[in-house]
Amino acid sequence: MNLLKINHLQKVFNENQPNQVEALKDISLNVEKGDFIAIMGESGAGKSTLLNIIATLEKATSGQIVLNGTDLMTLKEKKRAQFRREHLGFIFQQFNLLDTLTNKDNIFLPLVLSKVKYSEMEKRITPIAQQLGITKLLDRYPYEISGGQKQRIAVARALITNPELILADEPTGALDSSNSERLLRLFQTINQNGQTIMMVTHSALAASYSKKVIFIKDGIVFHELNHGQNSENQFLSQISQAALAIQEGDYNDLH
Ligand SMILES: Nc1ncnc2c1ncn2[C@@H]1O[C@H](COP(=O)(O)OP(=O)(O)OP(=O)(O)O)[C@@H](O)[C@H]1O
Repeated sequence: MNLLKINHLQKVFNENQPNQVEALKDISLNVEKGDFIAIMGESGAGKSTLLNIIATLEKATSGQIVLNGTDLMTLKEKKRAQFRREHLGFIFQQFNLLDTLTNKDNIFLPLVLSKVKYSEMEKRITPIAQQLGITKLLDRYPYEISGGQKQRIAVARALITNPELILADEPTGALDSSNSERLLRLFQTINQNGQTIMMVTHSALAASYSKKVIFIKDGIVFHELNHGQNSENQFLSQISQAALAIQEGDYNDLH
């Protein structure tokens, strides 16, 4: 089932000014429910711009973007925050937890903003905390736990609203290799349970945990790789080779 449809998306910053930048030229993309997509590309390729448009934090200049029937191009300013809270989950490189709230209250925050009853919040958090191994951390504060633990709290905060789509921007960027692996395995489990995930990453290793890798270059979808029947090692080697070929402008091996 199609979840997100992007057609000929273009984003121009500072239009008609001397410092005009065409961050996205022409992006078309279909995301199916249950996908786990990694978005790769060199610095400045347009990855964050694409993620921010899907997140309704930026508006595209032209094109079409529809998430589960909602046309994001016509979504009114006032409705955007609510839409974001109810339909999307976010995971960031720097966790973005509030140190003044306990971990549990950080996780509850999107539900508090949506005025969900406390009893419902408690009901929802129990299985999520168990799955993520954070039950014992809930009454502590973010400054009292490690980076890997903070990111699992952030995953719980993203999951608690049952979002249609999770958007993760460099989620392993601040983690060491063992915490990165643990997080990416969690992403796989969550994805196997039906959660759709889009993840921007610079890391070929992180991308190899996904089902599909999309390479963005110069504002277009330049190349795609599917995990398919490949082992994780085979997929990792394909991703690394493609990333290198794109970086070096050597496209003969790509198609
Ligand atoms: N608010 C903005 N105003 C003007 N130009 C911008 C703005 N945001 C991004 N850009 C430009 O758009 C292009 C794409 O940027 P974007 O941040 O999407 O790239 P990226 O692929 O996420 O890069 P990185 O991997 O370094 O985060 C770049 O040339 C960037 O300088």
